[in-house]
Amino acid sequence: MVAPPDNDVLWARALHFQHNGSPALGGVSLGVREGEILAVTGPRGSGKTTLLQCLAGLLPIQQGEVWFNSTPVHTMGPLTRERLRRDRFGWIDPVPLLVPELNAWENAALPLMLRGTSRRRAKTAALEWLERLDIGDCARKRPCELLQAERQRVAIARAIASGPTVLFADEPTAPLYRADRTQVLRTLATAARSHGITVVLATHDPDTAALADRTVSLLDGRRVNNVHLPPVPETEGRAACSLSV
Ligand SMILES: Nc1ncnc2c1ncn2[C@@H]1O[C@H](COP(=O)(O)OP(=O)(O)OP(=O)(O)O)[C@@H](O)[C@H]1O
Repeated sequence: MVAPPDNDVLWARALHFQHNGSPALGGVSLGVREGEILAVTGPRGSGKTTLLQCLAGLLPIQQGEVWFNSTPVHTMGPLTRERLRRDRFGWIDPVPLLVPELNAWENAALPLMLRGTSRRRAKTAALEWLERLDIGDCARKRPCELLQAERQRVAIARAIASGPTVLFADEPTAPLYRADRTQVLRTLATAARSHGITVVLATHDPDTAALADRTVSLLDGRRVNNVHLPPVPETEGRAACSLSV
């Protein structure tokens, strides 16, 4: 087993994955550097979600290797992977999955409280992030009282309030109105950069990918070369790059 480079917070080698016999990843290798925002792009069904789920320890590794900070994830059992996800990773789904019985701030504070943070400190962090995402006035509302776009902002606040080492975001702005997407993504990117959070972002939207430092593109479960994204101002991230397979 070859250990990953020191400056990669996540590193995957020759990942293969099949869902009930149907192939989703066909030998993907990549490194994610500490603090970078990496976009994983590709058309529908190209394997983006499966790749993020393998990197985040949500799916067991069938073939290949995943390393987090020089620790092998591919040899971990389910409980160790669960602890890793709880303590070090954040996850944003394309559709907000909130606990219906809890209000917005309680939902956003949940991962911190699961880690043992006091209710008071967790509430302060949750409220701060709800404010930053412009839904501070929804803090006491239950999910059923919120619009889908507001629920997604709560889910984003929940993922980031716990200060994860790596934030996985699978089409995080899918339920948002187009006009809101840029603002929410900028908040997410600014927060990640100011807090040194590494972000792995799956998207098929070039505008979303343009906020990333680097892009990896998938097609039929494999990496492909030469992704060209539209130019954006330097302050918003670096837009285009060539890739090696
Ligand atoms: N639970 C599952 N059972 C069977 N096949 C699956 C399952 N999840 C994904 N697949 C298949 O694996 C392949 C990769 O899917 P995946 O969701 O990872 O791609 P994606 O790029 O994220 O697509 P999308 O943009 O539509 O979410 C597809 O062919 C998909 O149909």
